[in-house]
Amino acid sequence: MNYIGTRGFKEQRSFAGALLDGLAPDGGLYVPQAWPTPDFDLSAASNGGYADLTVQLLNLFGVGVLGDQAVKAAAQRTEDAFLRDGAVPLTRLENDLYLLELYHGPTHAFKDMAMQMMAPLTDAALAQRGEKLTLVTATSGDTGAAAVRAFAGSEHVKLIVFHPLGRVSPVQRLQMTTVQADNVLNVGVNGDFDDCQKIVKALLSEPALKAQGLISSVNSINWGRLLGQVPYYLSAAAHSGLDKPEFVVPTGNFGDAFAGWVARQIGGNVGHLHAAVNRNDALNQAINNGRYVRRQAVETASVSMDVQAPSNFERLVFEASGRDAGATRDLFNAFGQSGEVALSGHLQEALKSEVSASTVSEDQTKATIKLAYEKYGQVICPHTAVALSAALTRRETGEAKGGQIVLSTAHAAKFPAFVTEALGFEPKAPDAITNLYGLTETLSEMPADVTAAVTTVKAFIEWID
Ligand SMILES: N[C@@H](CCOP(=O)(O)O)C(=O)O
Repeated sequence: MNYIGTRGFKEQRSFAGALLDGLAPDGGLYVPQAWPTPDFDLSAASNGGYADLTVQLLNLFGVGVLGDQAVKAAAQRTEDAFLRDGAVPLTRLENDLYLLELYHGPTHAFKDMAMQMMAPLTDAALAQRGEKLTLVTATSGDTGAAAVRAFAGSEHVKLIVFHPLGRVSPVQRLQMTTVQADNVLNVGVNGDFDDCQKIVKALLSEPALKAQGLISSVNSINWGRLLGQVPYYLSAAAHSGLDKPEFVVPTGNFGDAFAGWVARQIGGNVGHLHAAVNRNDALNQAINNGRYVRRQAVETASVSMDVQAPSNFERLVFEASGRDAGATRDLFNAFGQSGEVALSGHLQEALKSEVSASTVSEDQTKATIKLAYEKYGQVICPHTAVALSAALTRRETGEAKGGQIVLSTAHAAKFPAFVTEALGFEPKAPDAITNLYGLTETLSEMPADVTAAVTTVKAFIEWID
């Protein structure tokens, strides 16, 4: 199994190559050269332990180039980090409606699931080549925290995390900035998440940094990160007992929803996919109105979804266009330059047949947090509430045809202010969150500017070396 780029990069990369590149050299995203057809029963595999399923899935996607031991260790590390009884906790809310609790990992967000796997896989890829790696990452809160936790102290990796200054929750910021590790640098950027992601993409092809060694990212632009999110769809679908459940996904950079698409594409028991977004709804506008426009992100309670240029939309466009790399390149080059593109009617229809999308307001988000507690006894975070609100609407309107699984992506205690407003009491926080308050923070600041980012990263790499 080798990897090609969505913009026509044809020099195939092995899994290790795609992992260590992050982004294809022409700015495209890596995808498998062809979608694999499992020669084993995915549902049966999913009924075993999570680690076993993950091993089979990783091998299907060519991760075996890193060696059997590395694959097994990575899968086991994810399972050990937070799964209960070998499966992701699935809570039944009512008839055929489930919450998939993906937030029981070290930083209490779903990003841990893939990040715990990424760290050992990255180590194995670097050991094979005898190299070191700089990882640059953009975050609207959860990715950065999970990455810092997974890579802090790594001997072979330097990690630089860019977050929009003042636009992540205080707990998310503390999870990043209170980890004291020489190989980690946290940078607050005067801008929004999309500025941070733009900076990261530019850094990956920056000659001054490439001259200093390998540079990659742990955002979902990296195929390895996204692949780590596929097993939980397969596992949840199998454990729910539902036939082709609909998955409703709180959506920011569209990596999670695209992981669901992959699970379905390879024959998993996955039905319809619905992307629920907050007021930053470029994805919904693109799919439903045919115009993909990058606006300045507005601040919402579901901060991790404050994304107006979702990177993985490019993978969906590539697939929906029949893997037309030329069309995908033209569209995203134009979007990169002008921040606005019109989709052809044909492409829009094709996108709609893959994924649907809807926008959820702040009032609906708050009301759904309240409803989840009063009706189901669940204290949920604002991101989960966005998805649950969309799922319930789809039930009411009859758009949802069968069972639904709503992805619950973060612990409510990561967003205490908004949840308290909704419920009238503060969500109970796990010790890992309570213990953050009062710790010393280390954080650099920077304008939303690529040149400033190059200087910052270069200085950090040289300082460590
Ligand atoms: N919601 C994310 C934004 C980055 O998404 P990723 O899946 O590409 O890492 C966050 O919390 O940082």
